[in-house]
Amino acid sequence: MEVIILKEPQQIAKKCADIFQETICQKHNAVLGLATGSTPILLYRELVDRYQKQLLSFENVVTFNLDEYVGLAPEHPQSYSYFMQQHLFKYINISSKNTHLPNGIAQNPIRESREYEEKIREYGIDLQLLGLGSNGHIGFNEPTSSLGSQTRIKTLAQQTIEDNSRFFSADEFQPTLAITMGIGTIMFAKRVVLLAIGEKKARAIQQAIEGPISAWCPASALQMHPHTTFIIDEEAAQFLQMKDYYHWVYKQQQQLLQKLHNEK
Ligand SMILES: N[C@@H]1[C@@H](O)[C@H](O)[C@@H](COP(=O)(O)O)O[C@@H]1O
Repeated sequence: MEVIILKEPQQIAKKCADIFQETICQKHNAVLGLATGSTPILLYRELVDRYQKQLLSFENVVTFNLDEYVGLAPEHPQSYSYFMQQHLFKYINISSKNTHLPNGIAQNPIRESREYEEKIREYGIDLQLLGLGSNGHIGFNEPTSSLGSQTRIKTLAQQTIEDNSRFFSADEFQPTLAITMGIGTIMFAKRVVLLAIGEKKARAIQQAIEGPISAWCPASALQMHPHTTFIIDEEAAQFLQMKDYYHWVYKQQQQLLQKLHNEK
């Protein structure tokens, strides 16, 4: 498990974009797992920028999003499908047939969840992006979610409904159910990158990285993942007991990479 603590959200976006670029350039048909929420917005801007500078092409890229609200159609402004269009897809050369999100208005959401899971297992995700709920959730896997869970319908925790209420106006319907990849689905990805910014995430970050592996903090399951990178800011890192060590390890790695680069 790698923990990278950076000062500015912009640095976090760039560091994460480097990992995306590496994945996309290394594999012809890279499969990306994408996330929503406010945290990845700067990353998406950075990816669009790199696409416009012709450093990146999404022509052969396939994407799967983590989750979608039950009851919201793709064209609903609060749906995650709409979010992805507005923040990424409409600016890059990705084919709509290659972008996948659960259908929030599927007639049979149970079947929809099962088929979504099957498709993910068939493709295999090369790089999964995650944000973090203030209660430690990933996707919409709320505390007490099974650590082996697959894509299914979840009821949102009160904390999550409150946290996300800022995106909805007072008289607007705010869903309390979502279709989300499970924790087991996320763990199936070859590589995972989790981003967290701000003090609101500090407790959850400490639990996820240094706490016991527990369904009380779904993100703590990542301690079992063979290739996970946390990229977080100083505020989110404030309760980490091993913070100085993580800084030191990262510095050593950077120096080693620089040395290898110079020797090329
Ligand atoms: N389902 C999403 C999560 O995938 C996301 O990580 C979380 C945090 O959002 P934000 O980045 O806005 O704090 O919000 C939602 O609950």
